[in-house]
Amino acid sequence: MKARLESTIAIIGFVAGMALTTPAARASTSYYQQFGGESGMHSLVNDFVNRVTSDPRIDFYFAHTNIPALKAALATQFCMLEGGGCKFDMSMKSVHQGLNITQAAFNALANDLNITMDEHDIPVAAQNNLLAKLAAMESQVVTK
Ligand code: HEM
Repeated sequence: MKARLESTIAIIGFVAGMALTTPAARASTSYYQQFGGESGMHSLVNDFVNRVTSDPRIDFYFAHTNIPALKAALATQFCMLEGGGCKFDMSMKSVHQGLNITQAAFNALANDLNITMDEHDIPVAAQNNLLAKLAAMESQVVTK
């Protein structure tokens, strides 16, 4: 009887362990952790915005932008999108209205993000998750 109880406990322990270590379980914990949490995300956004603002394909869009404020807003938005628990509800349509953003400019910015995420060794699933969420906002940002 004792042996049977012990083996039942061992099986439950094994199954629980499996559940916690499957890729799906780890992903659902939080993509934010895969971005390195708060410090990792700030570092990523810092390098991403630096890349964007020195990219001749799109740098002119940011000529009159308050860069530290943009970095702070993006870090909060990406934290919210990746399950880090931040609150962000700014309308992307109103923020980008009148900026005449083209499809090519949108693609260039996504490309800059891709390169920066690779440089930061962000796991591919987490990268794809963020890119998919940005792609879903395309129609609110691209107006030209
Ligand atoms: C899905 C893609 C994008 C997201 C999620 C996004 C997000 C943001 C955020 C959060 C802000 C800061 C708003 C604020 O604090 O006032 C911002 C501002 C800005 N974005 Fe984007 N953006 C995207 C695409 C683009 C693209 C493709 C361009 C141009 C190439 C662009 C150009 C700008 C500019 C110039 C500002 C500053 C506007 C100002 O100073 O009033 N954005 N964006």
